[in-house]
Amino acid sequence: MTTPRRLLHHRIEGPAEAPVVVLGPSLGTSLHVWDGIVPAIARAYRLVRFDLPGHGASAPELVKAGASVDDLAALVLELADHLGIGTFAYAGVSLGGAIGGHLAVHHPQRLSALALICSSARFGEPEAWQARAALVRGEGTKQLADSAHARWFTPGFDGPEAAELTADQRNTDPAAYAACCDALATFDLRDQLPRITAPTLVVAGREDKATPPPHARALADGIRSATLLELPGAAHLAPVEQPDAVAEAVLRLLPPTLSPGMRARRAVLGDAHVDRAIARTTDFTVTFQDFITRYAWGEIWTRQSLDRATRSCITLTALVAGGHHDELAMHVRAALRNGLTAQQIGEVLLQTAVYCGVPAANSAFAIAQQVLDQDDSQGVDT
Ligand SMILES: O=C(O)CCC(=O)CC(=O)O
Repeated sequence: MTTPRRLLHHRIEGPAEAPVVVLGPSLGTSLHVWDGIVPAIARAYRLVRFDLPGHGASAPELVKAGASVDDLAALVLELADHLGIGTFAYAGVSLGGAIGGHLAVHHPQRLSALALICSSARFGEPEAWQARAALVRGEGTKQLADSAHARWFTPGFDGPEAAELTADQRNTDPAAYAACCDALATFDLRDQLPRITAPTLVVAGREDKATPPPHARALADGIRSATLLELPGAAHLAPVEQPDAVAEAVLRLLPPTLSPGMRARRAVLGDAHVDRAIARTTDFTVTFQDFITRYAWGEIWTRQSLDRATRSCITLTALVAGGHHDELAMHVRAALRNGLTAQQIGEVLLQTAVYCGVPAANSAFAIAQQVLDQDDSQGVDT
């Protein structure tokens, strides 16, 4: 999928119905800064990771000289709005974290949780960022790329990730990189930290020279809802050097999710139906409810090789063949939710007349007609 130019370039991973976590990268890197922690988190959460303007594959024109963190946060909100995401958890490294802190202060209703990783409420004196912006505007990013390893990683760290991220720094658009330095120069969230109410995780790399641990302690001291994790064996890009520890801490922060089976069951049968089924559960039926959620929905309906509309065609046929009329009605509703039209459902039932017998199909048409009549008057979600 090509991202329209006005949006930040992004990548989406994880189950469609899962709660969303937006991941913001650091200055000079790309969305690959998250590669090490994505597999663990994308099992249960929908991840949206983006590139900063002029970094990775995001257009440099998205940011102008003199930009602020407010401008960058607006781009993130624009992306979330475009993707139809209302509330989301947010994790950011360094400048990516500054964007998260800004969102937590100014748009608290959008954030369910916040992870500030190797970040700060104020990234040192503005003059240093102004000087770096001037250097890059004049000479490009070569000098910064040459020193990137020493700024980002502990001396012994030599994985391929380090080379790839250093290449990201080299390929960053100089004007956009300098504009991001402008944003860091004016960023100061220190007085506003008490306004952050989202549950917050602050992570420090013990050997981080860019945002050393006292920056993380200041964040954790200023944010009432914060917990602090200081990681040995990590410098500025802790998610790259210590991906397991960072992933584990982020997972502890995130709101609990539904199991994959319950997510699929709710997506196909609808919340109202599943809520009713749960409310009717007794000590006698609880093991069966658990079994179908884990087995039918968690093991089969979640498989990727067939889409849900195709699975609905198969299920309808099987229910007609078995004469399971209550389940058939339920699965006609599910088929509509899975995107089959009334006409396509009619085609499936017509074919069952050949393979399951005309009387079975006759009953099925009557049952489906009742559901379609209700659906016309009540809508598919009722
Ligand atoms: O590349 C660096 O020197 C670190 C810059 C910084 O602290 C801001 C960031 O990484 O986003």
